[in-house]
Amino acid sequence: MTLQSRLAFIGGGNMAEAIFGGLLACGYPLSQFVISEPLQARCDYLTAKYPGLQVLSGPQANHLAVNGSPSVSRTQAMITEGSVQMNPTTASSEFAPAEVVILAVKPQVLRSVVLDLGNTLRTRQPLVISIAAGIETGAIARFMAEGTSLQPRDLPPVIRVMPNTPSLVNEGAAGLYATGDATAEQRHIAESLMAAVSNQVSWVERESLIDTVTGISGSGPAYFFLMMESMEDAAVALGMDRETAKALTIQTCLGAAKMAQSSSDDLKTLRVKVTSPQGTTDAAIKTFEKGGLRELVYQSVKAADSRSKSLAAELGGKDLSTKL
Ligand SMILES: O=C(O)[C@@H]1CCC=N1
Repeated sequence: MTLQSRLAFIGGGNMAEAIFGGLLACGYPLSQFVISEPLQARCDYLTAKYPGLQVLSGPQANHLAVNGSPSVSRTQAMITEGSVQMNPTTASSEFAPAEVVILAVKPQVLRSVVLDLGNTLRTRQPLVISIAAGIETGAIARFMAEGTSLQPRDLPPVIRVMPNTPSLVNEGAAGLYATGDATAEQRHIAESLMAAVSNQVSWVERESLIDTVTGISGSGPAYFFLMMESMEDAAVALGMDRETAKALTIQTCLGAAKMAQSSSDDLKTLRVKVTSPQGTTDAAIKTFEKGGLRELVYQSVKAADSRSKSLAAELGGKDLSTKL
């Protein structure tokens, strides 16, 4: 990614912080970011943690983040009128229009955010990257064009990405999908953003597979937390103290993941190698199999994948132009 690109984050929550935090750690300069965040407490947190970061709040903050700062006097006037609040440590600084806009908001508010920003995005034509679950690229384009007769080719390209929360510790796994009009440079920018906080970055060819990415790696950390909770509880029920049970469980999970990552064996072979015939692991695995663990996992991942699709339908986030 060129270090000249200016990035505007619409939404300054955990995922946004993971991404820009990762980019900062890679040497991307703080001055290249602007964050628009509606919650004052979150703005205060970001401002305190990243001195000098441009954090905007207020009704015009999203537009300002994309458009760049107007002249200082106009900015001051907007501040005085209460239409935008800027990070007081940088309130007088100038910042250029964004070349990349990262929509880092919940799917429930994505539509209203993009409808509001439509004219600004159409005028500025930044690369638009969405991290919202479910909402399809065609729907985001539709929101951008609402009220106009513009065609998709007149709109900025949209790239959908699905990061996951281990990005917060630079161990993310992310999936990406780009529409055909995205250039190689734009794909490279999106990939670099994800790679800054992810060890695994995978492009998918069909947009529906982003729902499957959501079902496996987007939601997946919670599946492993549930498994770890269950193992910890089981050991406690058998008489172990919780602290020891937790520590052994977490290290076992980490060790298994590292083995799986570094070994040339496939996952089944790794499992079989732990499992002595008629031994302790065999007893546990047979119990899992008897309980239908594989089918349960399949149904669970499928439920997340389906929920990603139904979320889009509920929130007006389906692409209506290309599908029956
Ligand atoms: O649960 C969710 O809806 C989001 C998407 C992936 C992870 N969290």
